[in-house]
Amino acid sequence: MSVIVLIGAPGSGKSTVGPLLAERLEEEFVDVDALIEQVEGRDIPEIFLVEGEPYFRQVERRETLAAIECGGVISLGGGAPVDIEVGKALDQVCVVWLDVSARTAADRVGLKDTGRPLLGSQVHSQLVRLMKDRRAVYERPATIRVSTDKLTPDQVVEAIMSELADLEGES
Ligand SMILES: Nc1ncnc2c1ncn2[C@@H]1O[C@H](COP(=O)(O)OP(=O)(O)OP(=O)(O)O)[C@@H](O)[C@H]1O
Ligand SMILES: O=C(O)C1=C[C@@H](O)[C@@H](O)[C@H](O)C1
Ligand SMILES: [Mg+2]
Repeated sequence: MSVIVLIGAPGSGKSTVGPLLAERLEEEFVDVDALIEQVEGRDIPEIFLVEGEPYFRQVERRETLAAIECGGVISLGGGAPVDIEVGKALDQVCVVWLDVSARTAADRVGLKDTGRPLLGSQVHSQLVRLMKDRRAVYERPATIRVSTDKLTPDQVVEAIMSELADLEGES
């Protein structure tokens, strides 16, 4: 089984593109945000609210490392690659960075977001700040980068498949 990890900012399309890519590759799919909600029995906003961000990050690290160990196509939470241990694990696998502008990401997640505690109600300005802070964190481990602003989810999958074929050809 191969391991392909999707990373990128909130609204970059990790949860949307992941299952489509897994289907094309005939691999299992895991969305780590969904996995955390399943393991915790509550949604992410509630975990942030009740337990705080450090607790969420601890659970996120554990579940992310376990998912990468299991393999398949894995969509990470937007902040997961910031963690040092996760960053080291990403160096060992194929990482696809879904790049997106703050404008497009804000349009995608909606002006008033409900399910993304870090964005609050100032979605666009928070995304600008977050992307500035994290750009290097996404760029560093990326094997493949796809600019998703002008692509539909299916076109993003095609772009990834084409890059994977190029990499296969090189090896
Ligand atoms: N390439 C795309 N073109 C247009 N809309 C898209 C595209 N990718 C995703 N979307 C839409 O944008 C919204 C956010 O996408 P998604 O939930 O997949 O992002 P995410 O990267 O998983 O975000 P998060 O880190 O918050 O989980 C969804 O409504 C989805 O349908
Ligand atoms: O960008 C982030 O830090 C986050 C993104 C989401 O995927 C969730 O993992 C959570 O809301 C935190
Ligand atoms: Mg998601």
